[in-house]
Amino acid sequence: MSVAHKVALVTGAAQGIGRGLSEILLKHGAKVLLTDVNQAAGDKTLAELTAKYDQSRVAFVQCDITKQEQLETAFATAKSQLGGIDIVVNNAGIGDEGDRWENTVDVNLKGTVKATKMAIDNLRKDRGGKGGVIVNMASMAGLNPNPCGPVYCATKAAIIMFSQCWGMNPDVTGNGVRINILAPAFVDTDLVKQQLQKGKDVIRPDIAAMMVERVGIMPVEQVAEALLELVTDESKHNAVLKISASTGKSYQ
Ligand SMILES: NC(=O)C1=CN([C@@H]2O[C@H](COP(=O)(O)OP(=O)(O)OC[C@H]3O[C@@H](n4cnc5c(N)ncnc54)[C@H](O)[C@@H]3O)[C@@H](O)[C@H]2O)C=CC1
Ligand SMILES: CCC(=O)/C=C/C=C\C[C@@H](O)/C=C/C=C/C=C\[C@@H](O)CCCC(=O)O
Repeated sequence: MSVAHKVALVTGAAQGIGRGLSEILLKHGAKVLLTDVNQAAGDKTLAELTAKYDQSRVAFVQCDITKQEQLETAFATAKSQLGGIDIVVNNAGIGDEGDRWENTVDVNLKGTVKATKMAIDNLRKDRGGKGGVIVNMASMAGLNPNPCGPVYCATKAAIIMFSQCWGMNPDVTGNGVRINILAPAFVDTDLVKQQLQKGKDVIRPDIAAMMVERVGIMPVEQVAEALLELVTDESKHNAVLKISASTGKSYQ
């Protein structure tokens, strides 16, 4: 499947991995609705991307994935402003541990659940959708436990399980919808540079530093290429694509 002329909705698209995923989709001819809780960052990224790509192919709408009504507005905007929805990338996520661990459950788990369910309802052909593909952002931390982010790891493991359960549902597979999971290790974004490596909201920052040292940090572009593989290869369904600076790309 080519992404050219397809419409993608990306959450957490204002920076980091989400911005990289949005840009590779634009580079390959897709139309992209950028969504993010951060209005200012979203506006800035929109201005930068419209300077590089046809402004009719990219838009931004503020959306906190924990808010059902904001998700509904985002999906409606993709349809009204960009002409439909073919690809949904549930990328938004945070890594609060310690006293703020419930934020991480709200965003990473509950927000991704809300957005996935809405994506399925909008894509499935028996409900007026065109079919399409959903890619949920998990992490290698959802496959391999570590002592630095027990809640974060749990939310990422839950995203994998939740996504694959829906991927087994005939209402999904029988109505033209594919669901895949992306599971990166460390990526060069604020979540790593401004949080993990600064030991903010991390349990045992010393161990986190050793993990980063051992595993390495990859550029956003490497994750974006992996996303393209999950979106364009129509044989990929319920796949978990792992990607790490030290061990490269492999399927779970
Ligand atoms: N950076 C890394 O090493 C890895 C990151 N991931 C995952 O990739 C995703 C993106 O992470 P990064 O780009 O590194 O982080 P980041 O912190 O650089 O960007 C996250 C984006 O999500 C947005 N966001 C946060 N809460 C939101 C909410 N409630 N609703 C909508 N948007 C929200 C932020 O405003 C920000 O623009 C996350 O799900 C993260 O767990 C997975 C594996 C590795
Ligand atoms: C405190 C919250 C938290 O955990 C913050 C995480 C920050 C970065 C994002 C996270 O998703 C990255 C996880 C990376 C895991 C990497 C290592 C191992 O689980 C497997 C490495 C495989 C290999 O040896 O290459």
